[in-house]
Amino acid sequence: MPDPTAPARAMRLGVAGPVGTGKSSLIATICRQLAGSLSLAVVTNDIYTDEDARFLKAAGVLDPERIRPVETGACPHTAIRDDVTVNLLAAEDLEADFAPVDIVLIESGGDNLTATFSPALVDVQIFVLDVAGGGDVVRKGGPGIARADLLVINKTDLGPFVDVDVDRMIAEGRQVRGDRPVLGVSRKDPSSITALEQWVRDCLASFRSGRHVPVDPGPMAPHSHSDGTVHTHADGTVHAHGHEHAHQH
Ligand SMILES: Nc1nc2c(ncn2[C@@H]2O[C@H](COP(=O)(O)OP(=O)(O)OP(=O)(O)O)[C@@H](O)[C@H]2O)c(=O)[nH]1
Repeated sequence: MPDPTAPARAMRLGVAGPVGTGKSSLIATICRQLAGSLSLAVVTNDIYTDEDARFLKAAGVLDPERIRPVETGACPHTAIRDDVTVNLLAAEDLEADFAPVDIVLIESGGDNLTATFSPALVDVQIFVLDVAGGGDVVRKGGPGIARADLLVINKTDLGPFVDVDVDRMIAEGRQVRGDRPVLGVSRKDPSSITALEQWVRDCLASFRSGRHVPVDPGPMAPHSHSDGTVHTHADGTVHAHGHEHAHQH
């Protein structure tokens, strides 16, 4: 019998990280691994284009109707953190159109090291760095690196070409993150892809059981939904809701 306290809606999984670290590719990989057994949808964020959505549609990993671009028209950080309304509505629409949806993946537009998702938008977040960005970037830190649910060190296959010690980069990630997981990933390394798939499946199981506690890597910011229903968060921030849906804070 399903757990009555478990959330009724899809798990929303955010993928953030600096420009070009491989967020779209990682989402394509997750879709390729899971689309055969789970119902998935994707929201992408770009400032002025729908390029990431077009990339994912072209990758052929999901029914193109299940991939929707949001053009933020401004810093993508704003749309995933400060006023998440446009993303929340896109996620809710996909969940309604393709019900039941198991996971909605939300890709942040490429941003700097401070881009993290508001927990009002996503339940779980992955922060993506890549080896080509240099071995020092983990040490530079930031809320996503330190506190996202998963830190991916991507493109591990490139380590020898850019003189980066991948094992050391991963070890430094573990140092700054305490118990939180760090995963080295390369699309050329099948075992890393299996580990990523397993992490997503474990998260979904934890989310459905009601055990998963969303973490805010940075401070919560105010935002609104479409119909004016007001919610107050445990930390005192307030926002308004547009749709009737299960909602946890
Ligand atoms: N060698 C290698 N290249 C990769 C890997 N994953 C992605 N790439 C390449 O990295 C580049 C950037 O990948 P994207 O997935 O577009 O990165 P992104 O973070 O979505 O980029 P923005 O949306 O522009 O921020 C592309 O040329 C990919 O082919 C990998 O595992 N290994």
